[in-house]
Amino acid sequence: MTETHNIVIKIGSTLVANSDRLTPRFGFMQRLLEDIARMRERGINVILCSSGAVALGLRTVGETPDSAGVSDKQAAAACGMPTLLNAYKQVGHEYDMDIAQVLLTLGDFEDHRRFLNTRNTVNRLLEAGVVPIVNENDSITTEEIRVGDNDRLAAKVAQMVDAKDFIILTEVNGLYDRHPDEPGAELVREVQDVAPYMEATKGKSTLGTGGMTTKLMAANIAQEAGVTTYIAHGEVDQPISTVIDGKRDCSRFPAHDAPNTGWKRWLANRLQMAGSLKVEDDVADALESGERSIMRSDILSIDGDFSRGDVLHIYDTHGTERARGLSDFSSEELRVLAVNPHLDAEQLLGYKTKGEIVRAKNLVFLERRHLLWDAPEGVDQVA
Ligand SMILES: Nc1ncnc2c1ncn2[C@@H]1O[C@H](COP(=O)(O)OP(=O)(O)O)[C@@H](O)[C@H]1O
Ligand SMILES: N[C@@H](CCC(=O)OP(=O)(O)O)C(=O)O
Repeated sequence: MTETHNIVIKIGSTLVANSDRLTPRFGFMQRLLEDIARMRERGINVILCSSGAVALGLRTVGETPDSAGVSDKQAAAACGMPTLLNAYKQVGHEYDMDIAQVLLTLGDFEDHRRFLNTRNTVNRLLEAGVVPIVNENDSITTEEIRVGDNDRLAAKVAQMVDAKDFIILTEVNGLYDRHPDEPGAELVREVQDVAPYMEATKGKSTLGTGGMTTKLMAANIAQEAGVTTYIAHGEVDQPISTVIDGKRDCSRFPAHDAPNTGWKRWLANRLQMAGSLKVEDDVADALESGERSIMRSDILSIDGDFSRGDVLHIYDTHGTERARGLSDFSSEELRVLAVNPHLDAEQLLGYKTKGEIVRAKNLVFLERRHLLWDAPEGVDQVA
């Protein structure tokens, strides 16, 4: 048996839901859970992130993938979620596997306290030998507070549990250099940098959300968190072990060097940012030491409405993002400090403060540009 580690598997809607009848695909689930059982025997913990709730609930609310609007899909998710989990539960019994449902949304990743709390829950489930099945809580999330697609959601889960590998199972063999239906399209087997491929990722399946675009965003999020990512076809025997053991064609996105603490990885890797600060170039350069805080006098401008504890972009005077950091002040307080540069901070704010706006321990210097993978246009809605 090898050393225990975590892997996160993301399952697309088309794999778990029959696209004509919108019913569970038990055959696929059987092959999947059988392989998960095999992984567990090898000492590997598996966290599943499964789509399919909307697709499996559409018929109940009298809709189809083409006719359904946002509120129909939210209602469909509420109907389809028990169907999805019940299907996994039934199949899980065959392999002596307990499953559990974890429903998340954007704030569970972007708020550090909730991030840690969710991680504790997932770790406790793994400790109990249970397979967590994660999905977004689609029925209750509004546009501003949802991740919007399970590709990026699963990537954040991979970051959360310090996964070694993250596998996105879908209905194509991986990333192609152009749409797979175009003549001459070729599979890209190794991808260090997703950016040059973003243009070649238009279109998705009938049941899917985000298509290859959000899969590449997800791959990048996971890479930046130090997790190796694979995109592979799900419709094969042993869909996971054949990827892990390098036994079939797929796209691999090797892990990048990531900050060495969970806290710094959390600061660096984000789906949403609350605002930004611009500082002098020499201040930005000095942040690399890891010992320099951003003081009140360093700030050239403030952008956005944010609260104490929100994470901000730190730009230099050329508009290059140089760091990310957690603000000890709200934007309102910072603006009060900025317009009264000669007045004492304590006097202005009415409480005792050293005037450190972003403390060194709450700053992460960006070695290279970290992309902000907010939902692309048209994806920021449920399913
Ligand atoms: N360059 C590309 N390489 C591979 N697939 C692509 C590409 N561009 C678009 N796609 C489409 O992405 C789809 C997979 O995404 P999606 O439908 O969201 O699946 P899932 O439901 O598994 O998340 C495929 O149907 C494929 O046609
Ligand atoms: N949360 C939604 C799925 C959203 C989603 O990303 O779908 P997919 O592109 O099929 O993985 C559901 O359970 O139906």
